Amino acid sequence: MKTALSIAGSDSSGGAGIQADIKTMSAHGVYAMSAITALTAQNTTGVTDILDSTPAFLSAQLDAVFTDIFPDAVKIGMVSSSELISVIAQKLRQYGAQHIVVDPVMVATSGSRLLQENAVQALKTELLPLAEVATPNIPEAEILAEMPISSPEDMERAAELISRRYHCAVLCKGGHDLNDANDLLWKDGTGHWFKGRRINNPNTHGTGCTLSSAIASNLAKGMDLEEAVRRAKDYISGALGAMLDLGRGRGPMNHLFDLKSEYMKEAE
Ligand SMILES: Nc1ncnc2c1ncn2[C@@H]1O[C@H](COP(=O)(O)OP(=O)(O)OP(=O)(O)O)[C@@H](O)[C@H]1O
Ligand SMILES: Cc1ncc(CO)c(N)n1
Repeated sequence: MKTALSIAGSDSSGGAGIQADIKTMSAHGVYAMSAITALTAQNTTGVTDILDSTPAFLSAQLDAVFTDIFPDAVKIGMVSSSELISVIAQKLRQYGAQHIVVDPVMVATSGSRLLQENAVQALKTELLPLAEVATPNIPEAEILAEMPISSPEDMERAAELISRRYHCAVLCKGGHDLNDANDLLWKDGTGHWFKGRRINNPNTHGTGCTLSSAIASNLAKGMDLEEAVRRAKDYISGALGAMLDLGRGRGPMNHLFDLKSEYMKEAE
């Protein structure tokens, strides 16, 4: 069985972070592991509290995973401080981790800040160069590229700039565009658009976490990056299209939209 590791924060409401990652990897038939960077007290309406892991405890989690079940791919999500970013970068280099997907999580869908302002530099210089692909949404790409984005051409310019500066492929996500859900992959000096049909579902909590975990799962299975992204977008469309409606705010997606096992029969 292929294996994947999520290095991310816990979302108590189960829609984003570690919980979304484990659901996504499991739905892809990939064995999921975790190294938790922070606990968040969170629901569909927002984040009320955050408790960071200590650098030493994050380091211990990464040692425990890498010295036993080596992951075929690694997804990195919420990491709030530069100290924790440095621990991750050092451990991934030490163990020679493969197929690293960096989701540069900065702000939750609900608007809460998840990355300290002074940690942006560490994210850029320590994590992005380790990434096979980084997956910023438009506001995150604006911060990483240090330029405003208001058109598809701007997305191309920003993705190219981030890719060139930090030596990684860049998937700039268009979920924040009100018209489309088109994402741009910039890799080896050229861009490729992945057209998405916008699904009229306000319950988009955890879309970014889910997409990056789906890409990591597909890379773990041996797909090339383009195929991994194309299939991950299909997965997001299926999970959003299932129209789950939980909670009072922006609810989570349904990761079980395509599972037809015996155990699922009475789940409704
Ligand atoms: N309403 C939608 N219909 C179809 N696809 C969508 C929709 N919203 C987002 N997506 C897709 O979901 C993926 C995640 O994009 P998005 O821009 O929402 O990420 P994000 O802002 O990082 O997510 P998060 O809300 O978890 O922080 C992208 O592939 C995007 O195109
Ligand atoms: C723990 C966590 N990671 C990432 C996000 C981004 O959606 C979130 N809301 N919570």
